[in-house]
Amino acid sequence: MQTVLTANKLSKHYQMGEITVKALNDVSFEIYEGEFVVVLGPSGSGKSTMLNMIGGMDKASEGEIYYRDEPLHEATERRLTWYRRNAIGFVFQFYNLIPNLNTLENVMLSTELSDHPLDAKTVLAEVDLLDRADHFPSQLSGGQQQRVAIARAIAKNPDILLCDEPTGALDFTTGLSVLNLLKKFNKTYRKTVIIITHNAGIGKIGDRVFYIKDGRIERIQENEKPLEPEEVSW
Ligand SMILES: Nc1ncnc2c1ncn2[C@@H]1O[C@H](COP(=O)(O)OP(=O)(O)OP(=O)(O)O)[C@@H](O)[C@H]1O
Repeated sequence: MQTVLTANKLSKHYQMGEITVKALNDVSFEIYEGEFVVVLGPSGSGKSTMLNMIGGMDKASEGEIYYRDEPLHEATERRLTWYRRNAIGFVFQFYNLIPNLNTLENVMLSTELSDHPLDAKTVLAEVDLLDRADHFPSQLSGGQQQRVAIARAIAKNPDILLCDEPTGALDFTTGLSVLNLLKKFNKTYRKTVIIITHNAGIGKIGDRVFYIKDGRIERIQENEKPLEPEEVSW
């Protein structure tokens, strides 16, 4: 299996006066092509810090992180911009759609940034929102807005879909439909999906679960038979 991300003794420290906060502390892992990984941890455990490292939004204090063979810890800002635009599709808890652009335009905005995008309308059809192409975000439900956000992330045709609490603002049933979509993307395109969450129920659908606590990976659990979203509850 090809490795898409490798972290070696990755640390992020914040100096708060006399105190050093070790937000991420000597974390090592590999994430593979086509894998569905859930990073699970309580509030303050270091999830956002890890997301920022994986997403190329912040640099480590110590250690190494590679995207394939490329050392992100040594990358120039220009190269990190390329990485964020092309390699990673981001899905956040609060959809971050542009309010004065319609559904199709929101998706096309991201395809215009990427070197090798998918067709925006094809992707909208896949998230079952082609009939809402000319609706503005305010005319869509929360679940529909999250599906647009997922379409926007997928349309860039990234290697990795990085999702921060993607169901956090949604009711249970709508959350399930979003997880189904992420599973579908993972299976159809064989792309890596990483979900960062405090929701233990979501762990059951991952190929592997990274349990993080106090800035460390406490354990990694392999699910021999990952469940379908319909089979889990929270
Ligand atoms: N910019 C910062 N300056 C100082 N300390 C920080 C900073 N960012 C995060 N921390 C600290 O690092 C630790 C990990 O924070 P992080 O935001 O990564 O946790 P989290 O698991 O994402 O939490 P939550 O689920 O509540 O968002 C916490 O103790 C936090 O207070």
